[in-house]
Amino acid sequence: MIIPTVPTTDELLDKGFRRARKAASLKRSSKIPGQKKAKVIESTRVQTACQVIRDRLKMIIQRIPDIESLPEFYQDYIDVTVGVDELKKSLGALNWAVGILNQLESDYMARIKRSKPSDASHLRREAFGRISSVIKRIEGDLDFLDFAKNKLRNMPTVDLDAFTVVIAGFPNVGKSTLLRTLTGAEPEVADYPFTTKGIQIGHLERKWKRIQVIDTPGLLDRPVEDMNNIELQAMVALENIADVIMFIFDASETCGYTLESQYSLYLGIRSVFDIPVVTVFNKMDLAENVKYLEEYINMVEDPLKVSAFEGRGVSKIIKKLEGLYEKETREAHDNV
Ligand SMILES: Nc1nc2c(ncn2[C@@H]2O[C@H](COP(=O)(O)OP(=O)(O)OP(=O)(O)O)[C@@H](O)[C@H]2O)c(=O)[nH]1
Repeated sequence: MIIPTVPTTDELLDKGFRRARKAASLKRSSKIPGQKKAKVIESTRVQTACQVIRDRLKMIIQRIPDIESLPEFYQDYIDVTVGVDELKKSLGALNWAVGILNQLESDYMARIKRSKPSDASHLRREAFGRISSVIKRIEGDLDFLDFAKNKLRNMPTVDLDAFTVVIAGFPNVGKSTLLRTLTGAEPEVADYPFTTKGIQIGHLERKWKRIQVIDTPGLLDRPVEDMNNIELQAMVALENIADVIMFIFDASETCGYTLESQYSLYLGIRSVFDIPVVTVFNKMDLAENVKYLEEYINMVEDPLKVSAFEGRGVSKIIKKLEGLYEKETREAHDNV
């Protein structure tokens, strides 16, 4: 999501007051009779300052999309990353300021019009003081929107209609190697909450089929019971877009995790996600002498043995994913 540049309160006031002074100096050189001139100059300054500041705030409000109309994945993403309620509250505060600036403008324009010419400049100063205090009241909200802008700048562009595979497994089991081998290209990297390296997105194109593969280093790579609520929420956002989970075991245990702990993570992931799980035993090229490997392989449904490194067994994964894609497409058509 693109949030436009958010000015600080000082920048906003500076811009408004400076433009107001320029607009007024045009009036100064005009042929308005002397007595009236002071009033015209001061009311122009009030009007221009209010308009410039208000327009800037309105532009920010209008450019931020209506959060409720965004797909669920993005709503969840925004909620986990910056907080939907906080975002709405800040936008509400900007709206409030726009309303007050409207009132101040008409109020002070009317007062200057009725005033003696010698009082006009005093009234204008009073108006500027009130404009400043309104803007200072929304300082925290402008700061928050600036923070949100930076946080949401590299929001992942996920294809919400594509058949989507989300990869899970402990660190170093070969998830990103497999993603690259499957999709044959460098994945796109985007920010994602709780992932220091961001998520990686690749696409597998096969005739009419477009399969999106997402790796989430740092999220689906540790026991679910260790996650706090907000991390679970980040995971749920992924579940919204996932059609299949691909769980990767490191058969060689060279990742530093035993098969026993990998199996327990596998069970945890299975219990959280209510979608098909494709189970892959990777690094088979290094796994000749690993104890109990066959036992673990036999404990999962339809295990696929591969070596992402050598590209061995990868075609079996593609076939399996295509099969699930076709099944899902058939079921979707049956439901029409
Ligand atoms: N021998 C062998 N090495 C592999 C295989 N797959 C991955 N590796 C190596 O294992 C190491 C970890 O691989 P990655 O693909 O970075 O693992 P990852 O699961 O994405 O790791 P994180 O990004 O930390 O979650 C790298 O040095 C890879 O070259 C394989 O099938 N065989």
